[in-house]
Amino acid sequence: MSPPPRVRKIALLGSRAVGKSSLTVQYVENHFAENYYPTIENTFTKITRFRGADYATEIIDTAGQDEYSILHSKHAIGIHGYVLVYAITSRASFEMTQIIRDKILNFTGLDWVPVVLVGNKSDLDGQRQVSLEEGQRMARDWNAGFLEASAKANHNIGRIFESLLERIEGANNANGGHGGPGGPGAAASDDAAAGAAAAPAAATGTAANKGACTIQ
Ligand SMILES: Nc1nc2c(ncn2[C@@H]2O[C@H](COP(=O)(O)OP(=O)(O)OP(=O)(O)O)[C@@H](O)[C@H]2O)c(=O)[nH]1
Repeated sequence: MSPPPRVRKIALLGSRAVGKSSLTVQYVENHFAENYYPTIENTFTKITRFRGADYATEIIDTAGQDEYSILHSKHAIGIHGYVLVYAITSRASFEMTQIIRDKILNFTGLDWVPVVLVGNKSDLDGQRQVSLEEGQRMARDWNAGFLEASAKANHNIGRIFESLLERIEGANNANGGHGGPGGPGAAASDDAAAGAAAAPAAATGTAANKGACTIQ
């Protein structure tokens, strides 16, 4: 009998209207909508096959953040990895990803968490306010993955989640498969219920030193 899929919880965070819902819906349901409906919060689940194993990726599509938003504990505790999204057409949204990452690190008390930085709306190259190199540089500084993507053009969507799983599992392996996702007082990983290895509590050492992985 094949083992149950490992549960991996992923949160998408970023400014309003950068395309968090569109990326999620394109990944889970394979379609794109031009209409904009601000999200309160939605959770999606998709079984992702990665390196020969099935992962039940639980994807939390969060409400748009601004500098005054307080990071909700449920977006820090029990989360295995983050997709931080900006739109290449908005410098303010790019700067917001730095603020959000700082909030995650402050909240969890960790100095590294698995992150993929995503510059969405790559189809709008003519309206670009953030260069590819700036995105790459910031991801390198964070030891994070980086992609430019387009939910509209269905460009690089699967790779976002694969790249994040790679980082989550890399950190988990370096940690000997022990510990749960980060955060002070974090509950034991619900992976246990799924009968799977848990993800890292704090990937401060070798796991963090994987270098930014850029997929264009
Ligand atoms: N051109 C283009 N438009 C996009 C893309 N992704 C999203 N959009 C549009 O941008 C708008 C906002 O998209 P959403 O997916 O709702 O953005 P969000 O980040 O979830 O927004 P909040 O819920 O407010 O946080 C919508 O009108 C989308 O159709 C993209 O890759 N290219």
